[in-house]
This record gives sequence, structure tokens and C-alpha cells, in this order.
Amino acid sequence: MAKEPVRVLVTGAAGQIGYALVPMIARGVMLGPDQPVILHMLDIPPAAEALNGVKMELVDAAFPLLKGVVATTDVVEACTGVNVAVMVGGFPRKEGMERKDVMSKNVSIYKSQASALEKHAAANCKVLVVANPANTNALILKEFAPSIPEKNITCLTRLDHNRALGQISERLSIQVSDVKNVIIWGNHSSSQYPDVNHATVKTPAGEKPVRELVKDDEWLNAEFITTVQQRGAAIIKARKLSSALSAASSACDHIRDWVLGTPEGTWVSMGVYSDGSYNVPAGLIYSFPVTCQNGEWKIVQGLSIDEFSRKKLDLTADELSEEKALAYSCLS
Ligand SMILES: NC(=O)c1ccc[n+]([C@@H]2O[C@H](COP(=O)([O-])OP(=O)(O)OC[C@H]3O[C@@H](n4cnc5c(N)ncnc54)[C@H](O)[C@@H]3O)[C@@H](O)[C@H]2O)c1
Ligand SMILES: O=C(O)C[C@H](O)C(=O)O
Repeated sequence: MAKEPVRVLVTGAAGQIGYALVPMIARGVMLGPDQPVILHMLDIPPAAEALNGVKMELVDAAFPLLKGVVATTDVVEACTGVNVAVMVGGFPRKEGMERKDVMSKNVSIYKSQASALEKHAAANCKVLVVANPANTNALILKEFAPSIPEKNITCLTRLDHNRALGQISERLSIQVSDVKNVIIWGNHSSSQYPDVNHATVKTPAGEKPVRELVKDDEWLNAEFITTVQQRGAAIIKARKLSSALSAASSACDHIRDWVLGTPEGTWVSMGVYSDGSYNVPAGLIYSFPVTCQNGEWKIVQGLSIDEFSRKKLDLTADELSEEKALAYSCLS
């Protein structure tokens, strides 16, 4: 029997990530090739005409899995009955800005959209915040939607995770699909810590540690880390626009693994509500290594953290605590 359609909300759907993301969802990249979807697309009134143009293109593309499209500037209509909410709406960073520079505009959006989701989304709706500052927007959404379980509110650091996989595969001239278990700790910002201490590569002789194959700790402890931390800025410099296709693709990876599960022996990075694991202060949305099963994520426990890593985990946690305070000051 055919599956019931899943309703997927994309906010900021007339923007550049939205334009890359909605066809991926309609093709089954996010929820699987046999899962029908109904897209709910929200944008603000100045973008209404462009949003309607995106709707026209979705109709024209005749996606077999796409069972309906709601294109609206009304947040209640957009949120009603949605099972998955991908929150992309907001103001992107421009060249020379840090992500926290876009804080005040974006956190107030997330405060008001929190209530709409809480009141109108389907029970157990899974929320992914993409718009920056992603961790802090997600935290504000969580705090202003107290009836949504905290396990249902996440932010995107899968793009950083995928960037780390990409850098290792380029360095070793191997397939990116043969690298796994990198970790992005902390904030989706330049303070994030891309950690390869537990990452492995599939080789004809079995799985080998990334460190053993790269044989260059100096590169792994310095240039590799800054390249991943600064990749968003490098894309902005090159394109004069922030990353879009890679962000959209990573958002699909994030939701797909959350809903359908991570492969055995593999973890991914997700920004989730900290429970104090790895001595990260509770009450922050912080990126951890997670595995997913039956639609639930779980922080991978028991990984060894050396002194070098400890400092980096703490530094990015400190930045998130500062952002949290700044967000509240913007809202007051
Ligand atoms: N977490 C990540 O990995 C990651 C990666 C790339 C970009 N981003 C962030 O994603 C966001 C979107 O980037 P983009 O390049 O698509 O930007 P964009 O400006 O092209 O699109 C944003 C869209 O959001 C809309 N919007 C603004 N306020 C809104 C509101 N209140 N409700 C609904 N829609 C609203 C705008 O009209 C616009 O169409 C930015 O904040 C960007 O920094 C995050
Ligand atoms: O860097 C940005 O502001 C855009 C985005 O968060 C990215 O990482 O590409």
C-alpha cells in the first residue's frame, strides 16, 4: 500500500537554499524514494511573487512523489499539520560578517515562529534549524515552544561534518564515502571543532584511523581545522553568496538519517540539546556525534577526549553561552 504523504515545511523557501532544497525533497532525497511528500513553503510578503514562481516550477517539474504544494506568507497556514520543519528563513551573512552579526534580526523571527510551530505543527514534528546563528536560533525556538519536546529541535552542523569528510577525502585522494566518523563539536561558527581523532577510512586492508593514513598531525591539528571552520566564509568570498546547494544537500542528509537511521557503526554530527555529555554545559544546542534509530538521535558516549580537544570543546561552548546571553538581550 502507498505510504501517506509527509508534510514538510521549508521556511525562507523563496531564497537560495530553498530553491536548491525543495526539488531535493520532492525527489525523495530527504525522506526516501518511496515516501510521498506535501511541501509547505513559507516566505515573507516581499518574496511572495518569487515564492509563487517556485511553486510554478515544482508543478512544471512533475515530481511523482510530490502530492501537493502550499506556498504562503501566512505562518499559521505554513505550520499547520507539518511533520518535518526545515527552518531556513532569515537573513544570511555577507562578506566580512560573523554569524553572530545577523543575530538580532534572526532570533526574533525564531521566537515568533516557535509559537506557530508549537500550536499548529503535527505532534512529534521534527525541527531542523538551518538559518544562522543556527544553534542559537534553535535554542530560542526551543525555549519559546516549551511543549515541543527538546529531542525534536535540532540545528544543522551536518554541512560542517560533510565538509570535514570532503577535506579528508581530497587529502588522501580517496572516495568521500570511504571516510566516516569525523565529529563536529559545538557551534556552527568559526569556533566549531572538527575532530578526526575517531575517524576512519575503509581500505582494502580494513578500517584504518584517519591519523594513521594522513600521517601529518601538524596539518590535521591546524590547517584542516581552520579550513573546515572557515569554509562558509570562503564560499561567501568566492560566490558573493553563502553556500546553498551543499547546505540543502546536508539538510536532506540530516533529516534522512534522523528519520531513517544511521548505518551500523557510523555516527553523524547534529546540533542537539545538551544533556551535559562530555561536560558540555546543559541548556545549549551544541553539535555532538549522534547515532539515530527509530526516529530518535542519541549522543555517542564514551569517546576519549584529549587535552587539545578538551580546550576546543570548551571554547566553542563558551561562545554558545555568550551567544545565548546576546540572543536574550536582543529579545528584551
Ligand atoms: N547551518 C548551515 O549550515 C547554513 C548553511 C548555509 C546558510 N545558512 C543560513 O541559512 C539562511 C538562509 O540562507 P539563504 O542563502 O537561503 O538566504 P536567502 O536570503 O537567499 O533566503 C532567505 C529567505 O528567507 C526569507 N525570510 C526572511 N525572513 C523570513 C521570515 N520571517 N519567515 C520566512 N521567511 C523569511 C527571505 O525572504 C528569503 O527568501 C541564512 O541565515 C544563512 O546564513 C546556514
Ligand atoms: O557561513 C555562513 O554564514 C553560511 C553558512 O553558515 C555556511 O557555513 O556556509
